[in-house]
Amino acid sequence: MEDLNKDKSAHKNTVSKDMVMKKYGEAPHENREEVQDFVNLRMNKVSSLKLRLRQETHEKFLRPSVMLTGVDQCEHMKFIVKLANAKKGIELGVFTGYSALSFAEALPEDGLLIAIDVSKEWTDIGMKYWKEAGVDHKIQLRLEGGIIVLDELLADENNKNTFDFAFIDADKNNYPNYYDRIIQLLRSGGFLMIDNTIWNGKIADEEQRTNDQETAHIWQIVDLAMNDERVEVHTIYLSDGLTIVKKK
Ligand SMILES: C[S@@+](CC[C@H](N)C(=O)[O-])C[C@H]1O[C@@H](n2cnc3c(N)ncnc32)[C@H](O)[C@@H]1O
Repeated sequence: MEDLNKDKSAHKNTVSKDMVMKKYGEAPHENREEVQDFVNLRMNKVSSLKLRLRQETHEKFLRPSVMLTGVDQCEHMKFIVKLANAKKGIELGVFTGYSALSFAEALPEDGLLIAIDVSKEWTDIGMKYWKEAGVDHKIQLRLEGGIIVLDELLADENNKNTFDFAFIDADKNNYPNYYDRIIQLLRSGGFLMIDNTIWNGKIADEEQRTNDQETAHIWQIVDLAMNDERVEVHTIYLSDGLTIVKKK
């Protein structure tokens, strides 16, 4: 592991990392997959319809799809959206609609999720399940690039400072371009969830942050948030990493 104090590009702490980072007495976790299944299915309430959506997605891609957001992560985000009594959100990156369905479950009957993706083929799968779950009226699907839709929303002053939450899980190279646009759309107290901020561990590798484009762009959005006085930031090592940014 690299020296964390060497990196000048983002917020950092100068105390000894050995003292603060180690978690003592942790048991080895050889049966991690089994435990993950137990947590997902016995310690979260996930409908069989949502599991069918995952199953169909896995079958279509002929293997467990890495694009699908994790079961426990979606339940976590859904829980936060509920805790916040959120009514209006934006999702960038819908794929086959699993996370959008989770958000829609958390929204009230008159809630709205603007769900943005470029693939009709993939979102058609999601649409089928949104309808079956009876939440399709809460989801407005926009089949366009993320920047186009965000700029369109921003062009109407009435949209600024009004959204309760947003979730970014689309093209990684555009992550930094999405950041300020979303912050402008969020209300004070609203929050942005950024997916994949651990990026399979590459985020902690200086060489990857420098030379791998997607890692560099993911790091850039985290860095933007870490140095932004308008927000508070928190990252959790859940699934592939989730950074949550709350607008003050
Ligand atoms: C990781 S998947 C999203 C997974 C989804 N959140 C879920 O829970 O299953 C990323 C999605 O981003 C979409 N995407 C890629 N480039 C995009 C862009 N420029 N604008 C909007 N969506 C884009 C892809 O079509 C893909 O469906």
